[in-house]
Amino acid sequence: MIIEGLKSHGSGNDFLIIDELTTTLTFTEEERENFAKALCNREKLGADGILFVMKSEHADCRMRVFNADGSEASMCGNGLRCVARYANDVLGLDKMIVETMKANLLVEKTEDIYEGIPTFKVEISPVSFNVKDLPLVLAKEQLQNETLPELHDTLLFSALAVPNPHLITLVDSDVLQSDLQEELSTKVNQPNELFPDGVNVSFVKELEPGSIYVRTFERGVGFTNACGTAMSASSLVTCSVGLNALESEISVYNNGGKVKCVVHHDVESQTYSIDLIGNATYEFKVSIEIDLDQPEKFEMLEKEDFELETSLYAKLQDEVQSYLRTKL
Ligand SMILES: N[C@@H](CCC[C@H](N)C(=O)O)C(=O)O
Repeated sequence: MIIEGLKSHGSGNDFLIIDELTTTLTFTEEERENFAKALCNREKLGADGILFVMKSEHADCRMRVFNADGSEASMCGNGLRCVARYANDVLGLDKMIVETMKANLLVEKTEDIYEGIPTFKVEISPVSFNVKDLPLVLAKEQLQNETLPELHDTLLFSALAVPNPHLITLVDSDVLQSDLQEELSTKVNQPNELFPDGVNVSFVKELEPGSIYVRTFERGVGFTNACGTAMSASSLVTCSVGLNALESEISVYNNGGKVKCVVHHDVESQTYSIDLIGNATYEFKVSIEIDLDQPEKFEMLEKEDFELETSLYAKLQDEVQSYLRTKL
C-alpha cells in the first residue's frame, strides 16, 4: 500500500504524521506498532514517534502516539502541537479539542514564538502526583523533591503523571555533563521493580529566573532533542520547589529549541494544568510504499521539503544554542 506521511517536529522532537482523518486509511494495533518500529528507524526515514491523526466521536479529532520502539504513549506534548497544526490546516479551526488516550485537550493557534514559526498552545492535563498513576511502586503516596535511595543517594526526585509518567530532578552543570542521566534512565526503562512501565527521565537546570533547561531520556525512544510533556512537568516541579511562579511564563530551553510553559493551579479542585507553547514545524511530505507484512522493507517514493520553514527554524535553533553555550 501507499501512505502519505508528513514529517514534522516540535523543538526537534520529530514525528511522522499519518492521516486517518481525511483519508480512508485504518490499521490494526499490530500494524501501528510495526509501522512505528520500521518508520522511526533512523537508518531509513527516522523519527522519535508516529502520530496517527484520526476521527473522534467526542472531539474535533483524535491523536494516538507510538514511540519508536512500537509502544503506545498516553500523551505527547510536542506531538500534540504538530497534530494541532495539521488539524488546523485540514479542518480550518484555530481552536480545537483533540481526543488523546486519557483526556480531551484544548489546542489553539497562537502568536509566533519566533518570526515566521507556526506556533501552537496545547493543554497538558490531567496532572497527578499519585505514584500509582505513573506507576511507581513505592510505599508512599507521592515522591516530591525527595531522594529515591533505590536509584540514587543524593539526587532529589519528583514523580508525576501528565498523564504519561515523568521522573524529574534538578541538577547542576557537573551532573548534567556526567553519564548519570543515561545510567539511571537505562535502569528504570528496562525490567525493574520501581517503574514497571518505564518512565521518562528529565534532568533540569535553572538558567536564570524564569528560564530552565530540560534534557529528557524518553521511555520507548532514548535521549530526544526535547519532550513536551517533560518540559511541562518540569515547569510544574520548578514552581513546586519555589524556583518559578505559577501563572507566569517560563522559558524552557532544550537541545532542539525553546518553548514557553505556564503552570495553572485551580485552588478549588486542587488540580494543575500546564500550557505548552511552541513551534509546530513541517519538514517534508513523503509517499511511502509499505507492505503490511514486511513494513521494515518500506520504500520512500517521493519527498517534498518545506525549505522555508526549516530554514526559519534553524535561526531560532542557532540563537538558542548560542545562549545555552553561555549557560550550561
Ligand atoms: N515526546 C513526547 C512524549 C512521547 C511519549 C513518551 N516517550 C512516553 O512513552 O511517555 C512529548 O513531547 O511529550
